[in-house]
Amino acid sequence: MEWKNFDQLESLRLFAETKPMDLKETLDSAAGATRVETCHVPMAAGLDYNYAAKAVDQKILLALVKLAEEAQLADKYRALYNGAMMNTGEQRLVLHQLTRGQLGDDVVVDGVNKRDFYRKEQERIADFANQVHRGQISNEKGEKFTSVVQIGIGGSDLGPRAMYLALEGWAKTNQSFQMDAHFISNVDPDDATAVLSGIDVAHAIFILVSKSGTTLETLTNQAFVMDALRKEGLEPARHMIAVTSETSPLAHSDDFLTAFYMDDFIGGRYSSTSGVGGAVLSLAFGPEIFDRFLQGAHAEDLLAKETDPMKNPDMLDALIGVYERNILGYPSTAVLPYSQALSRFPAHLQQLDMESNGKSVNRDGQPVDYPTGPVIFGEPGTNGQHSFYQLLHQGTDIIPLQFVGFKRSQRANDVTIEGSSSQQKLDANVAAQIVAFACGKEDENRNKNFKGGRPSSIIVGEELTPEALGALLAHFENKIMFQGFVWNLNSFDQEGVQLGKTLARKVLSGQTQGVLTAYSRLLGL
Ligand SMILES: O=P(O)(O)OC[C@H]1O[C@H](O)[C@H](O)[C@@H](O)[C@@H]1O
Repeated sequence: MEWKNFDQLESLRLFAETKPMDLKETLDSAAGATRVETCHVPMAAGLDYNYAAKAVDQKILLALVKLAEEAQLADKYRALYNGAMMNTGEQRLVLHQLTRGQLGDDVVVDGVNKRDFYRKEQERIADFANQVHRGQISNEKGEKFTSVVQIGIGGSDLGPRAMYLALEGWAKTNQSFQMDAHFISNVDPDDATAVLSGIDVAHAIFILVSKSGTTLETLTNQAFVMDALRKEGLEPARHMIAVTSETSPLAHSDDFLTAFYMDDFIGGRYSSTSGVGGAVLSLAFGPEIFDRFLQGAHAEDLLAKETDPMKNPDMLDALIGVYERNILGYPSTAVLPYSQALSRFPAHLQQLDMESNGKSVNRDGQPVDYPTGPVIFGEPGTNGQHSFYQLLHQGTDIIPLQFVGFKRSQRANDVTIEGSSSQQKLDANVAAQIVAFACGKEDENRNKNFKGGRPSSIIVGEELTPEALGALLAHFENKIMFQGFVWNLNSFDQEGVQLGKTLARKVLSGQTQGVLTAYSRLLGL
């Protein structure tokens, strides 16, 4: 396998020979409707990736296929799931796909089969969740726990929180809902206070989630919650479990009822399908629902093995993103789910993408001289339409858009007003936006003129089920991985978050000087 910097790839010259596709002209022509029917790739769990409104024609796609071949994307994915050392910065394997299924060879580390290890932890969590639901594990008074609170930050919060919100309505409608989940992440005392004051603490079970077991915010919130429990006359160790890596300081501690384990081969932002997401989702919805979510993710991982990018939705999405970032020079990407259940999905993707590919050195630590990961932001539609879409439609930057939409809502409750249901209104807006962005509208009044030519793709599904959510999550994880391969990055470390942490520790221990002292004073420290 060869690791070349992006600017060393010979197939890049193919793009010099292609001229950009005129998106507005193409979609406005007779070919437009045909593109919508033909420019799509099936994903897992009934989802479908449609790229009709991307500015890519046959020639550009052919160049992207060559780029994928030269960058050996399929080979690199195979190497990753077969246990190659892909996290070069930290010298670690990258095994999050193994938390949801076996994709290739057995991966054995220090005599432990890693798939067996992840599955065993999932089974332990399932067993624990079932016992909580049956009341066999209860509070000091022998009463059932009725809510669960996850304490964690970053990857130990965003993914699990986004997944919980994504399935809460579905579970309530499908008689799978077991208990409410809440999340404490920020070290701001108002976060923990607000959550604790909104729940019945005596019947709450807390999950302390920290892969490293050293994160300041999480340990502070642990102490905050333990204090609150004691003040209620409750024994913290009867109310708290941990999810952490076996080597962390939290492992094998008496502070917890029990602990579930992951390891260093699961990156925090890739950990939703490990115990990090598994504990809270199994408690909230039951282990069977979590298992269905894993099956959806695994099915998408299998599709990502396809070597032809035109049949591989994750790879194709990645390649079109590279084309937009590096050839067309677009700096950011908006993620726009038309689904209230996906309200925190853009926030999760922000960490997933920006922490993975926001790098300026390659996987060997050498500086790179080309743009890498874009800025990611987003909000669910239609809310975003009444907020930042102005800039998306008429601003000076072109921002590629990633829509997600479903034909059916999750909660079987809708009302027809003026001839259409709310779900129909929601979906009508997605269709309208895609065309408005791509085709625009001429107006003599320049203030009302829409230039068009603003590219988007859409992932469409029947309904946001556990399987569909798993597939959606894995799609983006795999897309980001493939982009990291193209840019020759290590997408699995995050050294960029360290400096701020070190300086904050200095401030708290009074070891500041110069401008850091000045800013500390400004904040009243
Ligand atoms: O799970 P933990 O070890 O507590 O880490 C929580 C988070 O904090 C770190 O600073 C990283 O930026 C994240 O990638 C990580 O997910």
